[in-house]
Amino acid sequence: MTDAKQRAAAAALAHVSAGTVIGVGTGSTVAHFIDALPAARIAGAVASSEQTAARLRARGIAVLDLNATGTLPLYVDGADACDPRRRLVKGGGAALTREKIVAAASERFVCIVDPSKRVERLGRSPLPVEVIPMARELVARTIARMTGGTPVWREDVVTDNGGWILDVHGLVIDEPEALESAIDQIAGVVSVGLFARRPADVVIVGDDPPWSW
Ligand SMILES: O=C[C@H](O)[C@H](O)[C@H](O)COP(=O)(O)O
Repeated sequence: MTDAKQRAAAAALAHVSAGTVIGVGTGSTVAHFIDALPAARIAGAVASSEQTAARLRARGIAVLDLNATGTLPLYVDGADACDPRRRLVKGGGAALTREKIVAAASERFVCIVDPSKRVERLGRSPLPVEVIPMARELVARTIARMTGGTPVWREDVVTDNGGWILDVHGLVIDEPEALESAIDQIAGVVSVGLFARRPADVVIVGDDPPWSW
């Protein structure tokens, strides 16, 4: 899978303009993108996680505060699953909340994936939900009742925001936009890893050769 991730990451460079400030996501696919990014001569990047910020700095790329940059022309990130309408499940690396913020602040979202991430319908991979710690059980009970899925606490993880993660297993997601809105409404939810109301604008699949839609 490393080669496929590398190919998708390399293809994303074609979307990057020199001198711009871009948003950069989190994960093993994006790590390849960051490694190739110095050649693109960008002015700086907004990071979606501390992990990404450290990798950007190590490659000599300035990490900027989103509050100081305004709207970004481009956001590049990976995904855990992607459907034909470019709706995504994200958060396998627990970075979903900052990813959603940086995606929302960007004009164009280019998603880079290996072929295993393509699905006809979302739900096969567990759906991550970031919660305020004291609300963990309340949110878990509410999601179980609302969806029939099984929330499992990712016990060894604290997010960059001090939140905890529930992974909801066994979902059949027929209406991703509606589910995203419904879970967002639950008291104690910080964010849900469904990117349906703001899907990717382009998905690049790291086949040989890479292709996109
Ligand atoms: O929180 C993590 C992110 O949503 C990642 O973009 C996602 O999990 C995909 O990661 P990877 O490229 O390592 O499969």
